[in-house]
Amino acid sequence: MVPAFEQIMPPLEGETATTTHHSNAGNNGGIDGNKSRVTVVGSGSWGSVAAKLIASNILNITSFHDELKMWVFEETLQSGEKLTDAINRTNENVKYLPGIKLGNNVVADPDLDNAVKDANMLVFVTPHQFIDHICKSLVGKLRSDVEAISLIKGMEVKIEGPCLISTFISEQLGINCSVLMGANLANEIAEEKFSEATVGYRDNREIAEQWVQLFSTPYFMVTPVKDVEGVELCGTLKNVVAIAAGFVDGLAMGNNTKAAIMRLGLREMRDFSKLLFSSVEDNTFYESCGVADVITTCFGGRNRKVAEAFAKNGGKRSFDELEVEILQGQKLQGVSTAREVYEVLRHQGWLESFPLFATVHEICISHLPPSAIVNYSKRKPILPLSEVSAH
Ligand SMILES: NC(=O)C1=CN([C@@H]2O[C@H](COP(=O)(O)OP(=O)(O)OC[C@H]3O[C@@H](n4cnc5c(N)ncnc54)[C@H](O)[C@@H]3O)[C@@H](O)[C@H]2O)C=CC1
Ligand SMILES: O=C(CO)COP(=O)(O)O
Repeated sequence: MVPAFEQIMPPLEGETATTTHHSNAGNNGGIDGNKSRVTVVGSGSWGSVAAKLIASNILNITSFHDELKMWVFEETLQSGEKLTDAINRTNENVKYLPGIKLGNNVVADPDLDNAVKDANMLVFVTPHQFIDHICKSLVGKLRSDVEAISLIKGMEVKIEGPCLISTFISEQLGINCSVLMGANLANEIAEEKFSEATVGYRDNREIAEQWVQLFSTPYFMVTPVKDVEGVELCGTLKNVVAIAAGFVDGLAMGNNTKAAIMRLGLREMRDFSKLLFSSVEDNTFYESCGVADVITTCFGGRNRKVAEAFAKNGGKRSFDELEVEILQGQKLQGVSTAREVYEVLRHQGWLESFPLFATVHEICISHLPPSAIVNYSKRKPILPLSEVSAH
């Protein structure tokens, strides 16, 4: 096992966060044939911030082309203008991240094939429910030397069992895929408030360091960790814990209860991850992707906010309805992840060992009232991991 201090690489010097934007994007295509090109697939709030971070860095890395392409799921704004046109005209994502300049070297493109065709560094950052369709339409369209990273928090459940989004991308497209997860509320990083993140990688440290270099700024400190499954499962599962925290807030149960729910949730995150992948490291849960993301999402995230409204309404208004009303086009991941986790638990016979995860799903589908979030008397207490057998 690699000791924690050896896994941590300090933020790289010289990669400055900049709000000074060059205007030469795309002008040097002829002499830049061998330069790396980055495309961000997705343009929600986090996708737009990811584009801003990378766009500021590639201007200062000579091996990268200045231009960053960002694929936009096209929509027409209330004004009648296309979102892509509005982004390219104002240099802001006026719908998902208004008021934040992305960098003049960011070019929004609604044509997925065109956006990815020259890229050798691909950043996937869409809500997880759309990745299946996106991957299918990208088959055979990518360069042969593409490296990918997924910022997507969620999972796919296939007949064969659970599938991490990075694995799904790798399998569908035949490419290597790292992950970046962390305590990363997009709106705070957009305002350049200091945050940390974790890059999870499988074998190739050099690639991990390249991703660290592309994302790191003085206000965004990125640490590589050789535990891709652990890092990704942290980012995925904490959204279920955030739903639970939202129920607690909606019922005004107080801070001690919320702390208890967060602790139970973190423990179930660890036990579930280690049952699925024995390689998952305990230390990963102490990185930004683990405990820090649980904390920030349980206090400031969208999953918490919508779950709070659900509980306040006594479960009488559906999550779908509240999502549309509260998030205005942004997407929740926790409710569908709770369902996906539940399917795995039921299939594996692990339901009794994960009372928090199971209860969250049963509340979301109105089998239980929100107050059940603290009522585990009908379930067995959590078994120590050693007593839960992998099937
Ligand atoms: N927003 C945040 O603070 C953070 C989000 N994430 C993760 O990043 C991922 C992306 O989320 P956000 O950028 O927040 O998105 P968002 O929730 O802000 O926006 C929704 C996005 O989905 C797109 N969309 C809608 N219908 C679509 C379709 N049929 N096909 C493809 N795209 C469609 C919209 O155009 C928009 O870009 C999620 O997995 C989320 O968990 C991770 C860290 C922080
Ligand atoms: O993942 C996030 C912060 O790290 C964002 O969480 P929400 O989707 O709940 O806002």
